[in-house]
Amino acid sequence: MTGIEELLLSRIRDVQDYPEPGVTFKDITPLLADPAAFTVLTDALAEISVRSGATKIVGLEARGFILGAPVAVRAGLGFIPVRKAGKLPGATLGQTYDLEYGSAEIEVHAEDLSADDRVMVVDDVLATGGTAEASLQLIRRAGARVAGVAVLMELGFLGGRARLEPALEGAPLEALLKV
Ligand SMILES: O=P(O)(O)OC[C@H]1O[C@H](OP(=O)(O)OP(=O)(O)O)[C@H](O)[C@@H]1O
Ligand SMILES: Nc1ncnc2[nH]cnc12
Repeated sequence: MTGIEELLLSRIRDVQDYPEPGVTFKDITPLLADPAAFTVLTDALAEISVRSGATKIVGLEARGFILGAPVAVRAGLGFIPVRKAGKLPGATLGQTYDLEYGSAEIEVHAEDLSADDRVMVVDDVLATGGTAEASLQLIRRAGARVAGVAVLMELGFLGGRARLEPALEGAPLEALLKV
């Protein structure tokens, strides 16, 4: 394990049986509270985004906003919020999906994406892959291309990578940590 991986992993707190029995919740708030670790994380995700040739960063509500916004600024790219249904004021495209716990719908302002855009999706956790898969569907329906998906951590035992694979259509899924 690299020093960066060790630092990031050491700042993630496991919370047992949250939000429901049997789930181990990966809490990133200790990492956000540590400026050195947060900077390392932001720089790593920004480097992945720049290397991919992305023109925009999509962040997935809510933790994907916390990571995606500084990544966009660091990479010199625009930031597009993908929000839970009913939160965006303009004309939206929506997509429903299943979660590790429950189901949900996300939306985007399609007018903020164009055919010239290559979009990097940034989030904290890839679990079942449902949220990321839905975001890729939204990006393509909005007429843009997918540069990839970049997450802090992948929960390997939930099989999100395999679920996401077809929707990636060859674009990379980059996880800084695999747990
Ligand atoms: O791979 P999946 O099974 O789809 O799960 C991963 C998603 O779940 C969490 O978000 P959540 O919907 O809990 O929202 P939050 O960020 O507002 O807590 C996490 O931040 C990812 O977006
Ligand atoms: N186990 C988990 N920990 C943190 N975020 C999640 N999102 C989906 N599953 C999660």
